[in-house]
Amino acid sequence: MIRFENVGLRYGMGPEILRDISFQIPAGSFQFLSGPSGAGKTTLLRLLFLSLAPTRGLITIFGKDRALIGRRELPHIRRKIGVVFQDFRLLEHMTTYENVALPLRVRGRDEASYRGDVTELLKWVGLGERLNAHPPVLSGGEKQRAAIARALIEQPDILLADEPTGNVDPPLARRLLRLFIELNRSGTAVLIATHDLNLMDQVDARRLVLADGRLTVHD
Ligand SMILES: Nc1ncnc2c1ncn2[C@@H]1O[C@H](COP(=O)(O)OP(=O)(O)OP(=O)(O)O)[C@@H](O)[C@H]1O
Repeated sequence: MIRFENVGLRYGMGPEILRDISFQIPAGSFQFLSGPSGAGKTTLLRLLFLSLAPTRGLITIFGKDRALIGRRELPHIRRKIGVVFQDFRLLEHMTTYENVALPLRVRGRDEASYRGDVTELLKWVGLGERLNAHPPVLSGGEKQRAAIARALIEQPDILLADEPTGNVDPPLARRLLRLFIELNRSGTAVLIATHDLNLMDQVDARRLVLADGRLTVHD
């Protein structure tokens, strides 16, 4: 679904952060992305989510050359890619329910048409009792799960998660991993950026490892 061929990226006139990156996200795959802090994991996720353009190389996304995707088409393609950001990006003045429903509301959907889906998804991530809470009173793990629910509400083909277990204890990390596995079994491709070796050891999945700007693939 997404393919990188010899992709390079530099910020402004700075050094090349990513060099000759080639890999794919096949439909229905489950992969980890790891590498030391500062290696460029978040930058790679931003390329995948089309919030950055490569400075060289080719990115093909759902069969289209990324360089030929116009501004008007971007939101349509992004909708197929759910992202859980490291800092969650929840809106504090909205409840958990409203945060998760926001992408649908923005598209002009009528609340009656999605209320049941949002509630069900929040129950699935274990936040059935926290629908009306605002982010400032949620724990780190609850915010993480709200962010996961928001990333999934439009049923994306791919879920990208940046350090989803970075701020949670080991039992919750295992629970989140189970959610990702369940999601993957239902057909969604999952890519998790993480430092957490313990987490990676729990799943027999391909590992993409970034170091010194280059990516190696370990099957
Ligand atoms: N907007 C930016 N402008 C300039 N340099 C940037 C920008 N964003 C990131 N960088 C640099 O790019 C490099 C890779 O950063 P990135 O955040 O992608 O790494 P990371 O592997 O996700 O790190 P961590 O695991 O600590 O989150 C770092 O040297 C960082 O300073």
